[in-house]
Amino acid sequence: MSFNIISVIGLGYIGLPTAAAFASRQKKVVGVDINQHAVDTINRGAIHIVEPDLDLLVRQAVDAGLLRAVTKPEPADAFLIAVPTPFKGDHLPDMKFVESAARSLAPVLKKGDLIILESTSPVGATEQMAVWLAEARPDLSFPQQAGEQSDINIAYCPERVLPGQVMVELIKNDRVIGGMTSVCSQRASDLYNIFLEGECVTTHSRTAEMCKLTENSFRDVNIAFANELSLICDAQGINVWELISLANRHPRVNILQPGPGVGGHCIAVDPWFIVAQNPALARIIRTAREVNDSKPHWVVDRVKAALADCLTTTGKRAADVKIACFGLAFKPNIDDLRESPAVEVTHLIADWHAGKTWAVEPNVHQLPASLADKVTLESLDRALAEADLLVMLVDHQPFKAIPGSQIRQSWIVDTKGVWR
Ligand SMILES: NC(=O)c1ccc[n+]([C@@H]2O[C@H](COP(=O)([O-])OP(=O)(O)OC[C@H]3O[C@@H](n4cnc5c(N)ncnc54)[C@H](O)[C@@H]3O)[C@@H](O)[C@H]2O)c1
Ligand SMILES: CC(=O)N[C@@H]1[C@@H](OP(=O)(O)OP(=O)(O)OC[C@H]2O[C@@H](n3ccc(=O)[nH]c3=O)[C@H](O)[C@@H]2O)O[C@H](CO)[C@@H](O)[C@@H]1O
Repeated sequence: MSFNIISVIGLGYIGLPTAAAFASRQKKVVGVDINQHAVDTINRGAIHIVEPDLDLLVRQAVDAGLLRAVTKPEPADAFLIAVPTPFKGDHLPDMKFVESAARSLAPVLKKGDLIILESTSPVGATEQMAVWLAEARPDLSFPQQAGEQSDINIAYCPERVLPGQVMVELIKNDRVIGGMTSVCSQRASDLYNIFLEGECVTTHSRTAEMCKLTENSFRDVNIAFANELSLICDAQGINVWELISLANRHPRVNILQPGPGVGGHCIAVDPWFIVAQNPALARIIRTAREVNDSKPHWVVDRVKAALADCLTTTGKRAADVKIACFGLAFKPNIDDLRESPAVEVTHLIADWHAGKTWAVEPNVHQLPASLADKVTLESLDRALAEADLLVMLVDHQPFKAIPGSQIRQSWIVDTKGVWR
């Protein structure tokens, strides 16, 4: 059975590129989002998020009549769900967006339809989603009861694209296809093969759910190792950047880079889903989260020590000292400030520092509300010319390009080894 209409539910950083990728292969796509602003923007052929090359694809798809956005699900042959899966108190996964998306599409389901959950989810979420759908549509059969011969096919297919390179990785990456049955996996593979150049690798939905969580936990644990090393090296008077580059000369060692902490809405969130389901077993994964989450506070302690030294040496009052924080984004060369450790560090500094706190962030034109009343957005040149203490938080390209001769400050806290 072919896919004449494909519906993508949730048109954010994952859903909109996916919808555009299907439309770029001449498929009719109906995008669904509860955010009226997102729907209106997309229907104008524009985008409400920042991702290279996405604007052009969306404009072409809308102009060609292949992509249309709506606020309520309509009948389709395949549905992909890409709604948020944040955590709530105690780091427990919050599946309310997936539940409401599943319940909202249930009334338009018909025999033969395929449903794919793409949202990063705890193990068992796909089976739970099938239960919600079966409750809403007792007239249809689902894989749990009907096995291979079910009316509706369901699969979990996680997304692993890197923000900033989504349009390339979406097409080129291999894809894990976790069907609830082998028929579900086959249908889901057929769907992705409409645009995929990478390979579809099939498994069960529970393994696919765990695979996504494992990938991001692996990265979190490895970054935590680098962050822990940076603390140890600081105590031992060793340059951690030199140490890592030396250790990485070993053919089987590949240490990641330390920084001010781990941000974004994936690596800092997803490992908690494993911890929540396996609290006694997931000891390294939990500790890695704790190490990475504690790093911003350690950075602020370094800034406090540098300020104390600056005051003693110069005889200035704290109120007269300007601290410039370089970078706010959660990683280099993007404008995304969500869950950013650089924002957290800047926030913590501004909260205790009696003098001025400046932020230099070439990728944004406005400070987030949490910083607006205590921090000023300053130009790179002014910060370099007038600040007393520099805090390097994000290794954006323009910061790496600053010649050493332009840095006259004696007090520098460099979390990225840019001005080492
Ligand atoms: N952004 C990434 O880099 C990335 C990568 C891999 C996986 N993921 C996962 O993909 C999922 C989506 O992430 P995102 O970054 O695209 O989120 P997002 O916040 O950018 O977009 C989600 C969209 O879903 C919409 N939405 C919420 N509830 C809805 C409902 N019931 N019906 C229709 N629309 C609804 C929201 O309005 C929003 O526009 C999450 O589980 C995330 O962990 C994200
Ligand atoms: C396994 C993996 O690769 N998953 C990717 C990840 O995308 P991401 O953009 O969130 O990932 P990163 O680039 O790793 O950044 C995260 C944070 O870690 C800091 N960092 C990084 C490297 C380092 O050496 N030292 C650091 O300190 C960095 O500054 C930032 O704060 O999750 C997406 C959603 O699930 C995936 O789709 C995507 O494949």
